[in-house]
Amino acid sequence: FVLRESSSSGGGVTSRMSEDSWSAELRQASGGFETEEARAFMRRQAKGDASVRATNERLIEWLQSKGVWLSELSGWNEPPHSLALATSTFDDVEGEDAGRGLLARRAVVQDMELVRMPRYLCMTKDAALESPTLKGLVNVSTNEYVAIALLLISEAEKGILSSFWGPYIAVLPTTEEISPTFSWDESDLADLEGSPCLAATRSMRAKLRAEHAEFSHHCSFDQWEWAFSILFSRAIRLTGPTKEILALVPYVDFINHSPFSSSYVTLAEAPEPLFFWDDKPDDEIVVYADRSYRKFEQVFISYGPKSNSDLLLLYGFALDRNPFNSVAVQFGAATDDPLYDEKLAFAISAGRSPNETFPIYADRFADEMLQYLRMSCVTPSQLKGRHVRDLDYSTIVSVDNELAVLDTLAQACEAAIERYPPPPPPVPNPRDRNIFLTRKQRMAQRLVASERRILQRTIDAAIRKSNELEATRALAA
Ligand SMILES: C[S@@+](CC[C@H](N)C(=O)[O-])C[C@H]1O[C@@H](n2cnc3c(N)ncnc32)[C@H](O)[C@@H]1O
Repeated sequence: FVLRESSSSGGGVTSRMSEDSWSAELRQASGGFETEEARAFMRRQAKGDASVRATNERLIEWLQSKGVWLSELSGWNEPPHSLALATSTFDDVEGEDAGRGLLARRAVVQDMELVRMPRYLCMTKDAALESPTLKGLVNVSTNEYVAIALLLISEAEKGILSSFWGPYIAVLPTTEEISPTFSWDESDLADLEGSPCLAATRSMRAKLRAEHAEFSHHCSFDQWEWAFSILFSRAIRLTGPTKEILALVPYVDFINHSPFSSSYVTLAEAPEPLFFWDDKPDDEIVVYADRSYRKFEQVFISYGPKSNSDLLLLYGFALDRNPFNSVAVQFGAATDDPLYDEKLAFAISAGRSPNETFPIYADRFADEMLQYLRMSCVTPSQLKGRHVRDLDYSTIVSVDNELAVLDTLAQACEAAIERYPPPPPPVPNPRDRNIFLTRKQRMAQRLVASERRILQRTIDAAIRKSNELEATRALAA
């Protein structure tokens, strides 16, 4: 049962950012804009300032007209609102543009409520079910993503003045701005060669095409792809005490991702009315700060413990520092192993298949992977007359078995590294990367470099561990 592999894989982000109305103050706080692309972005920003500011302001006015308190002034029983919408933000490592973001308008303390939004302002499946435009197209059994995608497309078609969500839809990015890998063309995808992200991208694209076929009379593939780019990159799964809903939550969805953040979004469910003739109050979406934030600091939430591959596939960015980064490596069974049938039966009884994929992390071996490999590498002599199913694989079976496990792991990682083309020559001055490479190229290079690092670290750790085991055995002999 020799194993072979076939082979998924963000960085912390603090921010440098600008906000139209306080750009000078922020520029000073942020230490300037370092990259050429960031400078070019600022020039474009300056040109587009008036229109960008107008769309932001329309959104804020719309939210305020619906009772969402976003004013920098105190109101009746309301403190000044703590967040402000920034037109452009940058991640801290290479100054990559991260689009709009939310900043602390004033110092924020841990656990403070940052935003509170009534549910009826969100785009949800319930809203799609109530939409007269979608009658006959969306019903209770429609998938939640599909229902919201159709709602988004139909509302975008109505235009900013006619749609209830017009001011919100007007600030949503284009597919190209989000740039998830499933929207890349073949020449861009070439930069993902060797990465499991490529197979995930192709599979996602095929799924999107197949699902669009059913709705091709209602929208073009471009509209469909845009709606799903929006949903995958900003829909939030809201969990309350009794329900769970997927929603596009205006304003809250301007919060950018940091894998180090633990700010949280909750669904505060409204109590049932006391009398049946009373109106039912609306549920609310509330965001709380995970820590204190300084004035003008960007506020983050975590989109989940996502690998760079998942981030690039769904959100269009990868991070240099990402504690949740991993590379999926597949281990397969050798059919000429004398214990093949027994191992296969045991693997199936444990809910596994003969070809299993496990995430490889930079700093640890996943327990499930070790258990699977111990079982897969066990030999008749290590079984000492027992059956494959009789052994406990949660601990070391024997030194020989553990050495085989580490060797298999190292070989699988080496094979995965060989599948990447040789790394591109380094740009002489890293500041020039933004001039010579497109954003997609830079993101693909980030992804591949981060995956290679993980695989190489795993090989080094496996060799180190093998040497330790050999040394302990020699001492004991
Ligand atoms: C939920 S939206 C956040 C608001 C978004 N920046 C905007 O302008 O609408 C998610 C998108 O923001 C960007 N983003 C979020 N966090 C990021 C990060 N740490 N680095 C780079 N881009 C990020 C990506 O384009 C992602 O698809």
